[in-house]
Amino acid sequence: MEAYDYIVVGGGSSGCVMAARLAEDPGTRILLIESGRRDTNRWIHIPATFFKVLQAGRDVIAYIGEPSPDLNGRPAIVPQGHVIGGGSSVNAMLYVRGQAQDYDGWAQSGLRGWSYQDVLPAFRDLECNMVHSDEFHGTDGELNVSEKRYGHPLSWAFIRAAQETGLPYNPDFNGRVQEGVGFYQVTTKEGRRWSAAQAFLRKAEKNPNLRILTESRVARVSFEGKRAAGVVMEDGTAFKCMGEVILCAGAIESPRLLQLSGVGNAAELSALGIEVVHDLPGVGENYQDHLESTVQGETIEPISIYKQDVGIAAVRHMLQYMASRTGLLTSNVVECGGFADLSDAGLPDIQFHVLPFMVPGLDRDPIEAHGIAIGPCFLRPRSRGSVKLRAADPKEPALFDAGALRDPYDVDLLVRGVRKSIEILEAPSLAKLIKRRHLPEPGLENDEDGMRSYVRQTAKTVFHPAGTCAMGPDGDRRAVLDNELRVRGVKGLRVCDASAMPTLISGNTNAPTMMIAERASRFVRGKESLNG
Ligand SMILES: Cc1cc2nc3c(=O)[nH]c(=O)nc-3n(C[C@H](O)[C@H](O)[C@H](O)COP(=O)(O)OP(=O)(O)OC[C@H]3O[C@@H](n4cnc5c(N)ncnc54)[C@H](O)[C@@H]3O)c2cc1C
Repeated sequence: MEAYDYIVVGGGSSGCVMAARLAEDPGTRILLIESGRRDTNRWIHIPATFFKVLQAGRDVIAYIGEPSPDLNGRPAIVPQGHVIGGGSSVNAMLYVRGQAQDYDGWAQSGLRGWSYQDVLPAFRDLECNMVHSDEFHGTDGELNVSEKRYGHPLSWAFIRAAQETGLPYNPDFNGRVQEGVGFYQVTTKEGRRWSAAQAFLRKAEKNPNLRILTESRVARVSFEGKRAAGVVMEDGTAFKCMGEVILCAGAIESPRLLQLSGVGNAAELSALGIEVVHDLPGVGENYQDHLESTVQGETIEPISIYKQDVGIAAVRHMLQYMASRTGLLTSNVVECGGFADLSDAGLPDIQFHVLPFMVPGLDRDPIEAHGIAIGPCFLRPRSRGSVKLRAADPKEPALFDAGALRDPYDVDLLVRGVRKSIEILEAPSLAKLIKRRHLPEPGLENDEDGMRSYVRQTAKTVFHPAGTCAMGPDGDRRAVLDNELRVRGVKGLRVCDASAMPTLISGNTNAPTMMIAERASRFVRGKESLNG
């Protein structure tokens, strides 16, 4: 049986950072296992074409829940990256860290070493910001963070219109203040996507001590007593691990793997015939995600990006891109947005993602007209879901309950977000471009129950599942991981991806997940310790 010092399961945002850092130590042998394929699909690397990657579906997996009354009978659909680079190869490239108070909240709940002051150095070390250089931003890291190369006229109009409703302009959502509207900074470099694979793996894979397996799916972690001893693949192949197995399979797959390996709620595992290695009831609980509703307006003129990906227009954009790495194809499409405090919480509680076209939902038909979509999304959901097993067979999909909109607080907050988005659509800078409001139906804002129903009918993920293997202090029954991301109750096993977040951060999750992996790599390598 092949043996390695470290086995990293999942080559996504966190797995690429982890594997690359471990490979910096020449004496160690590392195996990185990714179930998706290599990132050879060229549409991955051109920023604006990530929609094609999502539509084609080969490099993503969609997790589908049961039809839920909280979504007016619809199932939650949550696509995730399934390719080297994971989410960072298919995402919208927004570089957002959340609020300092998110991390301070983790520390205040007893999670020592995770306040904003504690995590800021890792964010800075990873970052190579092309514009900002100050106490919040780094300029020497591998992760390129750029300003937009292209700004769509509808994005500019949104930014002006939002200011007309009283929201301030903010040139840096990751600086001292998050509130306000503007263009997002993006993880791109010279007009190309700068995924975790590009930023970290390309260089690391030249090291002979790192082996990368793709299109290979781990079925479970193997144990010798309570120590992780390796992994077993779905085809039965086994790899031995002398040091640590590190799960970076994402917030849906990491808790599934733990349970398949006998770590989870003992009663539930026994009922499925799985031998229990350690009773850890929090595994797969605490699922959280950001959801958005939508406000869409049809434009008077044909100015949106509708149909720009077909025919002569598509050829023109591709030629410009190939010749000069400029133009529409360098756009991350979700170019602008911002953060607003809509319930006088003292901090933003709603984020806007704005697209210069009318977006169909994941479960709706395309809209055949030009327009703009404003997506308000809540930042700190109160609803919780879970990821459990249907069966002991690793080929069976997880029993996935997104818990979406289960807590009415989340619905009411989204209603506020929709109202604010309507106000922005009707502010002068946008109003003069809009022929009619497409969604929600004009007049619905006068019907509070109608608005709640609209939110339940349209809410969709913004692809940020987290929390299912949460870090937490000693004595916290739901804590799966300690503050150095070790799985409680066993040895030689960590989870270092988005599932480790105790609560979702108030923003997009790619950079925070990479920060978690960066810190975890330091704990694994003995370069930093939080526990004396
Ligand atoms: C469509 C989309 C748009 C998004 N937009 C943004 C954005 O603009 N900005 C932002 O900050 N965040 C965004 N996100 C979220 C962000 O990308 C994720 O939070 C982040 O990538 C999560 O990283 P991770 O390492 O936890 O998991 P992933 O990056 O999902 O990595 C997990 C990897 O593990 C692999 N894997 C799973 N199970 C197994 C197994 N059994 N064996 C082997 N390999 C396995 C998967 O194939 C995957 O590659 C978006 C996500 C998506 C999907």
